[in-house]
Amino acid sequence: MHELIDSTEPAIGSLAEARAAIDEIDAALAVLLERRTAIAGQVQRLKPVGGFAGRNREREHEIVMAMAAKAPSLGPERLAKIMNAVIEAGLEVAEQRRAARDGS
Ligand SMILES: C=C(O[C@@H]1C=C(C(=O)O)C=C[C@H]1O)C(=O)O
Repeated sequence: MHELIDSTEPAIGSLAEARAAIDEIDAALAVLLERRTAIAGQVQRLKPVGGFAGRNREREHEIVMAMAAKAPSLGPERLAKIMNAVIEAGLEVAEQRRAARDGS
């Protein structure tokens, strides 16, 4: 994982090499997204009001700003779009699971 988050990219000599590097990063992102979804789902069960109804835009803004400090090329506006999709996907999964549990 260290080489995946090291911003000093090694020289990439070919398209195949570049795509292999992207595939490796996307595989790591998928694992992290799966983990994030699981934890965000647990948060929904801990909150008095979970799911979309308990959405907390202030917390989401804090997440985006913290990420923007680490990803300056993307910046807050693009990260907000990315994280909005990630957060909504997590809330959808949590709501689906709750419906399956409640049998509704
Ligand atoms: C996980 C939470 O619930 C929602 C989902 C969030 C997320 O996926 O990061 C952030 C804020 C809330 O809209 C939370 O309140 O912390």
